[in-house]
Amino acid sequence: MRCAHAVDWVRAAEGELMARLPEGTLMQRAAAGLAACCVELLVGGRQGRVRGSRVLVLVGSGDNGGDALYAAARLARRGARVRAALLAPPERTHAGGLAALLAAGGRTTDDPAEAASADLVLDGIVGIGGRGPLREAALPWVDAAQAGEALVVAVDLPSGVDPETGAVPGRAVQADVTVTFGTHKPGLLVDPGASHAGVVRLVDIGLPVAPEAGDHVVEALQHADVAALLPEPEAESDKYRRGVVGIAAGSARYPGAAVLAVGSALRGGCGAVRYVGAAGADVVRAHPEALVGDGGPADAGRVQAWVVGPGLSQDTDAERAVTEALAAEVPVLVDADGLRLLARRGSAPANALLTPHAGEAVALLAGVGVTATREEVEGERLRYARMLARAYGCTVLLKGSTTVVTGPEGPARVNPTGTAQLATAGSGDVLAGLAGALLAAGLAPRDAGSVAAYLHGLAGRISSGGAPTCATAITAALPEAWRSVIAGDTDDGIPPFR
Ligand SMILES: NC(=O)C1=CN([C@@H]2O[C@H](COP(=O)(O)OP(=O)(O)OC[C@H]3O[C@@H](n4cnc5c(N)ncnc54)[C@H](OP(=O)(O)O)[C@@H]3O)[C@@H](O)[C@H]2O)[C@@H](O)CC1
Ligand SMILES: [K+]
Repeated sequence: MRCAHAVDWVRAAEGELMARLPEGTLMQRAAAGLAACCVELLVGGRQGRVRGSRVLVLVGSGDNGGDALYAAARLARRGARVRAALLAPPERTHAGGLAALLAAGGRTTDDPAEAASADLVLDGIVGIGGRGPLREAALPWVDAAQAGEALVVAVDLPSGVDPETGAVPGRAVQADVTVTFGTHKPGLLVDPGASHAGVVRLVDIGLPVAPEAGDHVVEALQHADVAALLPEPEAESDKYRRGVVGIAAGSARYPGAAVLAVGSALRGGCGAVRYVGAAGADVVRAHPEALVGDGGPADAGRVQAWVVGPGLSQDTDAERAVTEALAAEVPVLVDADGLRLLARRGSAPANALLTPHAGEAVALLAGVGVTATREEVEGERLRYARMLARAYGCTVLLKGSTTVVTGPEGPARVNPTGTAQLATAGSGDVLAGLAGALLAAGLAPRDAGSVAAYLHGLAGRISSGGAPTCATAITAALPEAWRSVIAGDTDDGIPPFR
């Protein structure tokens, strides 16, 4: 599991550690890890070596600049031609770092053309002390670096990305690689910040960051975590013991949503799928395994979890389906039209899992008296997902370029397997059916939501392979995604947090 900690926690943990170590130890650990990563990139890059390669360091006013300067000094000692652009007044530039660089043969520069011709640019403008967008002084340098061929390496965080939220309020560095220290920062794991970070490398500087300690605020599952959560049939299992999921979805106008949700639920690890709604004939034609009823959830017989909402429309039958599913006293996943109806109530049972996209989140927020735009929700997903979870008193899975799953308390989970190819019609219905099956199989709402998002993302990648995909193909790829997780196939192929 990859974990991210809040900035205050990082500062406190660093403070405690620094009190026990000789002065400057942590910065030297950070700089050594950063330099090692740069060496690897330069050796693997167009120069093929460190000696003679051109390195430009962008240096801000704090310790982030200090890290960058000390790392650059190490590269200069190995023969790199290093130039440093000091963006802060001399009295606010890290004195020790600058002295080390100059002693190692580096020089300062005022010429942004250095950024255009560099092989590697180190962004030491600002780290966890950063607030707001890049400032004026940095822009010509960053513009030149991004237009040139250089690999851009962000120190701790891409400057301009909010460390806590991943918000990008204006201009920010677009990094190829981010080398972060001690622990991930939330802003590296959540879009839009995650999209600016490139590949994230973590350098251990000795902070006590074990997930078991529970000090982190954000976590991202990996294959092994998901494998440990997947339901497995036992020798004594029968279809009822494995769990039955009820699906109340689809309408005369949108029968396809029902077909898709049932299709993914059938591949989601429970024992049986019951369908109720107006699309029974379509469902049974596509999936003869489904148990189809023509009443509402209250008439359906026993299930261990409900999925209500995909393609349901918002008429009186839909309202009845939502009311009955919510009253069933089993975990209930509410999606799509179900969310619009739920917004009118302004609350949900504690064992509910709400799966809005940003637009539906806006409607849910309005239901509890909060005005926000879609862009605001997408700009600060962690904050709004948490706000919804607290207001409705249940678990929320906020879909998007980084899907976030969170309850009212505890760390938020962010999904690392997403791909833009998942933004296709019916994809949300597939996710809902899959998560519902996992709920019925006994996973808690947070686990069901995050495991479903993980498998759904992998299936999207498998079915796409870079080409456009569709909801039916994503469903068909679910078994392969599942197998790759239990086989422990490496997840290195997943660009971190994309
Ligand atoms: N703590 C530790 O033990 C360790 C820390 N380590 C490293 O230190 C980093 C944190 O260092 P830090 O605390 O000095 O803050 P840092 O991010 O360099 O910002 C400095 C100043 O920048 C300014 N500023 C704000 N926003 C801005 C913007 N958008 N654009 C431009 N400038 C902006 C603002 O000052 P202002 O100008 O607003 O007065 C702010 O005070 C951390 O990320 C890691 O790299 C590692 O070495 C391991 C040990
Ligand atoms: K930085």
